[in-house]
Amino acid sequence: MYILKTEHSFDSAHFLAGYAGKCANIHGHRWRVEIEVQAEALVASGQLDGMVVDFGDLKRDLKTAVDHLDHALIIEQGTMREQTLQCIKEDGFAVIEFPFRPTAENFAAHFYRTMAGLGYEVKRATVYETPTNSAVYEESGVR
Ligand SMILES: Nc1nc2c(c(=O)[nH]1)N=C([C@H](O)[C@H](O)COP(=O)(O)OP(=O)(O)OP(=O)(O)O)CN2
Ligand SMILES: [Zn+2]
Repeated sequence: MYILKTEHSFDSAHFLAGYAGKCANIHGHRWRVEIEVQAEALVASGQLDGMVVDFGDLKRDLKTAVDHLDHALIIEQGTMREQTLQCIKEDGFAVIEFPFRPTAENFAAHFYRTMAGLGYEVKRATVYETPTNSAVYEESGVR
């Protein structure tokens, strides 16, 4: 089995609605996203001879998946009053809403599925919320 890994980071703000502690307040992280893709065999001819996929393509696609989250306020849908949200947006701030709580675990699953949806055979997605805290998402079984 061959496994390739690449990573990309984004800097954004979030909060955990309903969390009893400091993370309920708006705060920022540099999220580091690692994606691992796998293959049993390498491509055997042409441009991709000897590769699983081209690192250039993998890096580009992960960057696209990650970059639109950079320098934004990421919130879980329904956790901020409509009026507040409207004011923040009218004042020109970038707000991105997700149907899930913006935890490292949920982001790991989000990036796994995003990259799998692009056709990659994803082995694992890892999201670091801090340099020492990370969450991994994998799916078991044959794809
Ligand atoms: N399992 C998870 N637990 C927590 C998550 C998460 O995504 N998954 N997220 C948070 C908060 O986002 C919080 O920002 C993390 O805070 P903390 O662990 O306290 O990290 P710090 O580096 O800020 O800790 P210090 O002790 O202040 O250095 C909470 N839990
Ligand atoms: Zn946080």
